[in-house]
Amino acid sequence: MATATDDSENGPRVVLSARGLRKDFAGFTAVNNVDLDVHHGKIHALIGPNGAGKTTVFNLLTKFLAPTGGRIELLGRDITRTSAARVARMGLVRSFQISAIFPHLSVLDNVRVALQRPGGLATQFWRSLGALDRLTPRAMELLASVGLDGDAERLAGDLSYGRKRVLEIATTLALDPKVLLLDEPMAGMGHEDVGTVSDIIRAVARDRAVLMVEHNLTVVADLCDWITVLQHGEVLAAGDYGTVSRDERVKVAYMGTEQA
Ligand SMILES: Nc1ncnc2c1ncn2[C@@H]1O[C@H](COP(=O)(O)OP(=O)(O)OP(=O)(O)O)[C@@H](O)[C@H]1O
Repeated sequence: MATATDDSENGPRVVLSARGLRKDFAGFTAVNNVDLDVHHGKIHALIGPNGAGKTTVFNLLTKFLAPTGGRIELLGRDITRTSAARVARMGLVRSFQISAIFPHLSVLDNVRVALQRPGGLATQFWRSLGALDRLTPRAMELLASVGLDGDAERLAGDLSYGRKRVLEIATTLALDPKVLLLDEPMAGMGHEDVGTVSDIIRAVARDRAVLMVEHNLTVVADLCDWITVLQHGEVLAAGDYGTVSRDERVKVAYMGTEQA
């Protein structure tokens, strides 16, 4: 397999890779022989019809599920049997790990709490909000980077749905992930918020890798450098949007149904 430490002369570095990934649930094979390379500085989409195996692949990569077979490497290290908490500390962060924002805390305090939890899976809560004061400058920097600095003092629960999702991304970025996994980041958003979140994801991907499950093909076409199409748990096609959208098998299996 392409090792994650290689700095290929032909392209950006692979930071997360899977080879022959497989997951059986009580005799049913949900994911079969999946190969995937996620590159630094790139946005990679995982698409496919309902039940294709996207969530299961996410759960395997983040170690929420143990693979039945195959191998996963993060930053050149075999993480096939590594715990979820450890891979999070190594820099593989999934948005929902800390995406449950605290609605009764301010926007600023949500980010300060996240900054206090390296790895995102720490079990301890904060000691006192006062002790978080030293984290304010970094928290404000993060909020500014996603355009939420003007909302810093508002209660998180009072934000619009789209802005709550943006806050979730900011709390995820507080962990300084090397690889960011986003599960349908645009789900339920209006057109205006989709544009904002797309800009944020693009900015975020400049110095890290992003892997996202996304049903909105307009977003995928606009945002993603590489697309892996899953069907029945297997990779049906992979390539840039132009390549996969011209693939007849993809049209039939995915786009034909989704865009009908
Ligand atoms: N814990 C489980 N036990 C048994 N079967 C499961 C389990 N989790 C997922 N599956 C099955 O594995 C297949 C893939 O499911 P998965 O949720 O990964 O698909 P998906 O592509 O994320 O679908 P969706 O777009 O609907 O979220 C489905 O047939 C599903 O029913």
